[in-house]
Parts: sequence; C-alpha cells; structure tokens
Amino acid sequence: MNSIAPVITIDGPSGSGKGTVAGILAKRLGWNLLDSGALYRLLAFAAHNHGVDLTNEELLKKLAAHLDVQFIAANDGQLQRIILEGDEVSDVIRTESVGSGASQVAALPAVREALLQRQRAFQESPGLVADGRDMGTVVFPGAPLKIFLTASAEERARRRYLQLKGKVEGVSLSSLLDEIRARDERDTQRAVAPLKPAADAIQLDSTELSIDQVLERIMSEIAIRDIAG
Ligand SMILES: Nc1ncnc2c1ncn2[C@@H]1O[C@H](COP(=O)(O)OP(=O)(O)O)[C@@H](O)[C@H]1O
Ligand SMILES: Nc1ccn([C@H]2C[C@H](O)[C@@H](COP(=O)(O)OP(=O)(O)O)O2)c(=O)n1
Repeated sequence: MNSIAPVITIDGPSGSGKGTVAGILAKRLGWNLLDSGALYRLLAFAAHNHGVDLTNEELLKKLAAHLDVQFIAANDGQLQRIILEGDEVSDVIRTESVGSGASQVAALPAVREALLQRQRAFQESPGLVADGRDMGTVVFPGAPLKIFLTASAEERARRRYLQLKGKVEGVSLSSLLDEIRARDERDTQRAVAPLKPAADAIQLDSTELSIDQVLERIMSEIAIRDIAG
C-alpha cells in the first residue's frame, strides 16, 4: 500500500451517480478505482450462496475476511469485471434485492471492520477514486477531496428505473422508489459508519445536473487543489 497516493472520495445515496462518476474520473486521471458497495453486495451474494443468514454477524465476519474476489480493471468503453469464487458476478450483484442485502450486512460492525483493510489496500499509486457511503468519513478520512453526491429520491428512482427497465423483469418505478427510501433510511440511521457527509466534504446535488456537469464540477475542485499532478 502507498499511503502517499491521493484519494478522491465520492459518497452518497443509491442512484446519485457515484459509480458512474467515479468510474469516469478514475479513467480520466489514470487512477485506481474502489467500488466499495460492490464488496458489501458480494458479501450479501456469497452469504446467500452459502446459506448464511444475513443477521449472523459471526459467520458473515468470517465470510467477509475470506471473500475470494477479483476486480478486473476496465478496458476502453467497458465496466470493470468482478469475479467471485471463480465466477463472473458483475451483473448479478447489481439487482435491488442484492443491494438491499448489502445494506443489511453493512449495518453489522464486525462486517465493516473485516472489510476495512481490504478497502484501504486500494490506495495505490498514482491515486484512487473511491465510492461508497463512508469513504470520506471512515475509510479515507485524510482524502484531499471529498464529494458528497445527492439527488432527490424521485430522481434517483427514475434513473434506476431507466437503467433496469428492459434488463430486469417486473421492475416498477414505485417499487424502486420504496426500495430506495428503505435503503436510505437503513444506511443513514445505522450506528456504525452511517451515510453522512464528512465535515470537509463538498456537497453536490445532481438532481438537475447531467453526468457531464457533475464531472465538470469535480474536475474544477481537483484543479483548485492541484491534487492530480
Ligand atoms: N447526473 C445524472 N443525470 C442523469 N442520470 C444519471 C446521472 N448520474 C448518474 N445517472 C444514471 O443513473 C443511474 C445510476 O447511477 P449510478 O452511478 O449507478 O449511481 P450510484 O452509484 O450512486 O448508485 C445510471 O444509469 C447512470 O447512468
Ligand atoms: N462504503 C459503503 C458502500 C456501500 N454500503 C452498503 C450500503 C448500500 O445500500 C449497499 C450497496 O451499496 P452500493 O454503493 O453498491 O449501492 P448503490 O449503487 O448506491 O445503489 O452497501 C456501505 O454501507 N458502505
């Protein structure tokens, strides 16, 4: 691990655009990418495969410590690939039911502790873009640029609907809105590492902004701080 490598953290609720923006930024800067939500999704998915109950903190902690996962960096125009126990799971972990399971296991302190070092190990030269819920508050508190990305729940549900429609059967806007609200509630109310902006985070409401406009705002914050060489 290179603790000198700079980190840009992007935290916020589901559907605010974190993953999209983090992926484009990492590529533009030539930096590493940490999709921390994928780790919680992988754990929920693996727990389901191994018949582990999502409330069994002891077993989930062990599973988290031994997760056999590989992140394969994206080639041009492609998303990063995620391999769990030898199988490609990049798409199957993106469903809202895995997201909901991820949010449940993420509320368990022993699980968060077990995943902490694994996340910090992504801080490698020349830099890291990390997205999630507690990147700026807990995992990389010393990051020189922290973004807290939000959007209204209605807009976030609409984005998710457009993303999933045609790919996932039986998806409806109103159920997505309910699920997003339930996840917001759980992620912001939990006792450990709740979703909240770091004291020194820049808050960006993307409800009325395009992806390019969000990126432009972040690029100007990077330029002001002179952190990307
Ligand atoms: N500013 C934006 N305007 C419109 N759509 C967006 C915007 N940001 C992201 N999206 C779209 O919304 C969906 C959810 O974005 P994603 O990056 O997965 O969010 P998150 O990682 O915060 O859950 C994607 O289909 C993405 O293309
Ligand atoms: N750093 C993180 C990242 C995700 N989580 C939890 C809480 C989230 O509801 C789930 C899924 O996160 P993920 O970022 O993949 O979800 P979205 O893409 O924002 O819908 O994992 C967390 O507690 N801490």
